[in-house]
Amino acid sequence: QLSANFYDKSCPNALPTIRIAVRSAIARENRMGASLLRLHFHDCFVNGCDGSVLLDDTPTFTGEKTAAPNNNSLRGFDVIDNIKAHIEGICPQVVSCADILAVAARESVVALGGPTWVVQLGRRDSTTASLDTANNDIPAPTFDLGDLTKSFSNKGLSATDMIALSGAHTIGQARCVNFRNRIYSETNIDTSLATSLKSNCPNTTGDNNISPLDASTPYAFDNFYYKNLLNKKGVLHSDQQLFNGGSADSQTTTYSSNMATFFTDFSAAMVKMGNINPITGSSGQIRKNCRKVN
Ligand code: HEM
Ligand SMILES: [Ca+2]
Ligand SMILES: [Ca+2]
Repeated sequence: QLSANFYDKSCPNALPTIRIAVRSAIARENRMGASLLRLHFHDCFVNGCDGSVLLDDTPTFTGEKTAAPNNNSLRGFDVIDNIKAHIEGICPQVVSCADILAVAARESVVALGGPTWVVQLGRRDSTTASLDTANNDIPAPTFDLGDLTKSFSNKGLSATDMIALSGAHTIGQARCVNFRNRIYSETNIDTSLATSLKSNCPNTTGDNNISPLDASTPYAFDNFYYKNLLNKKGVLHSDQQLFNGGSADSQTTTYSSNMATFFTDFSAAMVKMGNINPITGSSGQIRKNCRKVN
């Protein structure tokens, strides 16, 4: 039901407005592209791509922002607010927050040198959120290959999609708490990477200290994530699962030497992820403010 030209008549400047705002946000802070891409993922995996992740908690409403994978971790909400305010100024209550997330994710990838794809549009915004689903359905960095594959298949995405989408970790940062066990206790990690990560991730403190997921090119959307995995330089336990003697090894090896194939598969998988359970028709709403139900 989604379509690429959904706003062509109702808000022709929506997409250029998002592109310009994303580019200027990344120019202000180079990490922001990664943060915006991740917001769309954490939206789509919880009740579908419906903007649920953007809703603030209130005394009478429980949102998703305090879920374990999101708390002290998701960022970029202010950038989405700014984009939404601009678009409300040109076309009031036409463009959903869920669609803004989908387009901002694409523009972030493109701005950092990655592939482009046609974003399907027409998602509407939820009036609900689910803390429990955010806690249960977003894959954890402690997962092994089987659990990673299952969490994606639960959303209609294949193992191929999972391996390609994980390439998003070619950009962005992770907190010490999410890779401490790996660098202190696991053996399938390059010794020099473990040593260098330990300097900013002590054994018992510094949970929120950050390090790049791709130490080689943290601000370029390229295939270094997979090259790193071949060298046991995955930062998260879950990352290294994609090259650990199992069924993901051959696809990871292909991507490590063939960036075009990675880009093609990543783009296709982003479209599939963006199609997870959208709200369309007259269900849901177009929020005026992405942080709250109208
Ligand atoms: C395969 C399962 C996945 C797991 C277990 C996982 C886990 C994580 C974790 C633990 C972090 C660091 C968060 C923190 O320390 O605060 C992270 C960051 C990130 N993830 Fe994933 N992720 C997965 C898949 C994805 C997918 C599918 C995407 C997007 C398509 C994605 C995009 C990102 C980005 C861009 C960052 C960096 C964000 C920033 O710097 O603000 N991840 N992920
Ligand atoms: Ca959602
Ligand atoms: Ca990179």
